[in-house]
Amino acid sequence: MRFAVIGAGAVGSYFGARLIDAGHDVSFVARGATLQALRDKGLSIITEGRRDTVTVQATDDAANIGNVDYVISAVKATQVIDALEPAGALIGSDTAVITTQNGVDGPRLTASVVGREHTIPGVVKAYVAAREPGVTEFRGGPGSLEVAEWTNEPSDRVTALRKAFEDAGIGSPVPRDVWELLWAKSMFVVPPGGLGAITGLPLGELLSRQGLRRVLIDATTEIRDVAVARGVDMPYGIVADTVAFDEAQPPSSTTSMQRDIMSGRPSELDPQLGAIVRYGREAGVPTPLHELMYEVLKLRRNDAQ
Ligand SMILES: NC(=O)C1=CN([C@@H]2O[C@H](COP(=O)(O)OP(=O)(O)OC[C@H]3O[C@@H](n4cnc5c(N)ncnc54)[C@H](OP(=O)(O)O)[C@@H]3O)[C@@H](O)[C@H]2O)C=CC1
Ligand SMILES: CC(C)(CO)C(=O)C(=O)O
Repeated sequence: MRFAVIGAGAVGSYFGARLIDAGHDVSFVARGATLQALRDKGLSIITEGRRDTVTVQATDDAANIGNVDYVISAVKATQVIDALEPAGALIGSDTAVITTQNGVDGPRLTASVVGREHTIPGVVKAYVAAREPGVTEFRGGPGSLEVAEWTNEPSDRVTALRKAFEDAGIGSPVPRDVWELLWAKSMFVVPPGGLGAITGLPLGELLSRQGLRRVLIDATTEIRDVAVARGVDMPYGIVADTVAFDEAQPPSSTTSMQRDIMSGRPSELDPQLGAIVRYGREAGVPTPLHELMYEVLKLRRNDAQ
């Protein structure tokens, strides 16, 4: 199969490398120091201290790649539109673009550029981090990419994609409902990211301090309530299940948004926390904890408008 991966950061590098190992034709759209590193040294994935390096095809111009079967859009949610707009050369009549972004807006942003018929919502479950240009570390988790059509209907292209993923060692179970999965991932990642960025604490500390634990659970409930008000079929017990899942993570866990904010890098604050506040307002569901975290963290990045 022909794949293009837009964004050779943590997620794009990890999945791209696995697909190359499985024999697929994978090209990366990258830029700047990352593009240079891919060309000079190839792509390295570090897993439990072992470093595997592959030679990759990389360009900053999608026209050099042309139409592919699947595009994996592995940029941050804030970068989706700018990255997809110049990538039209990748998209043929049958091309599907797979989203990987945390937050609930990746598919909507993607569809606004390529159209809903070309968009396959996806959810990544993995801890991966870009260590330096061209070098990514897999830190654990299932390493999965769950996908479904926008309507959750079965389709040949999704079945073929799941098989390609599974054959490449990328878990891709069939979700009951990909929107439930996206909102559930937000319940897992957004409250600890926001609270963790404000306090500087990892997940284990947030859970072990009774006051912060209550705030974390209440913020997780806010997201569930917004999802339900938007008509997403969230399973009974999802808040308790999310907290149990939080508890099963290594206590030192932090989220990528939290690490970005704490290091002063551009972050997904708007698509993660801001989106919950916006969707809550639209649905008439109060989200006071998200509103507070969002406003405080906006001040942190000196962007209080
Ligand atoms: N890291 C993780 O463990 C997980 C991340 N996610 C989600 O996956 C998404 C990607 O995250 P992650 O991989 O960590 O992010 P990274 O910042 O590591 O990777 C994004 C990459 O995209 C590149 N990029 C951005 N815009 C363009 C462009 N226009 N053309 C070419 N390349 C571009 C960036 O390059 P540059 O450096 O030049 O900006 C960077 O290399 C996020 O939404 C995140 O929330 C989901 C689950 C787990
Ligand atoms: C699951 C988790 C927390 C793994 O890094 C994540 O999605 C993120 O950091 O963005």
